[in-house]
Amino acid sequence: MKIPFTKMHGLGNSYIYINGFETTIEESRLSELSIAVSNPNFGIGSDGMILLLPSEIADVRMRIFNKDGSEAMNCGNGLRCVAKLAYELGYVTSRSFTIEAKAGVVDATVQLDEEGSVDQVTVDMGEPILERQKIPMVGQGFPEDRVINEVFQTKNEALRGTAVSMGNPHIIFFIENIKNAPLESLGPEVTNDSRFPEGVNVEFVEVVNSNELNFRVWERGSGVTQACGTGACAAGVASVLNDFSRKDEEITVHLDGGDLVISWSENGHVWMTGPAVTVAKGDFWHV
Ligand SMILES: N[C@@H](CCC[C@H](N)C(=O)O)C(=O)O
Repeated sequence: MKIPFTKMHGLGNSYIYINGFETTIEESRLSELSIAVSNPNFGIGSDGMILLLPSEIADVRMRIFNKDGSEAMNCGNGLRCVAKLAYELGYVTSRSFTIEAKAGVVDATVQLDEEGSVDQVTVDMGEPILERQKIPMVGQGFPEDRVINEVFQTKNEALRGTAVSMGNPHIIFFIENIKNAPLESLGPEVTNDSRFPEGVNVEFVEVVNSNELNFRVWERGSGVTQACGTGACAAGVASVLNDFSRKDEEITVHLDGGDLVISWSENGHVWMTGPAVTVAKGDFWHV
């Protein structure tokens, strides 16, 4: 089967985008297709696969599959790239429009460069979910409690974590120096920890000052990636919850692949602004 694709990235977090307005793939084959396209040796190479689809409740719809074939509820870098793709392919004509993800409907606004291509996208990511049971995370205390700077015992050390869901779960550990982020050792351990019944995206964050954070991530289902949009939003929220940053102020999050600007407004919504880039277009042959 020949599948037309576009490879795109948001700060190096790359996905293979399939235009579901024109190409239909059987539901039962989506997971294996994500594993196949993501493989850098036998496939194209990416952190997963994203579908751009028609929606009944928004202007367009996004579905995101991780590298291991698992489907996720949300993807910040994916939302910006889907916005670029939908606008440039003409499925939306206004510069502001809505995108449905499994986590809900968000508003996206594209900014154009001199040639009329989308280069930056701002997304109103909605309100973060902070109640322990909705992260979901198992632990002491009441299910509706927030998990802020809570002791998190790993095999070898006691960390302190803050849990935030942006439609998908994140645990943020603030550390002194981002260069020492124990991604390879603790990423797999924490993402598979039984306290997270649905797994978790694991983030290490160094506070540079109240408006700047250094950030590294181990993504559930994909491992170390260059950037995670929902993770950067969760880090901004966690920084406010821990009194390192303030609401309504812009926080620049420095990720391995570049910068995202995040702010958590007084009205509860989290805003994310950053780039969306097209890398290549082609056909993937899948048996
Ligand atoms: N890279 C993404 C998040 C992708 C999904 C995540 N790995 C999960 O399983 O929740 C982003 O930019 O937000």
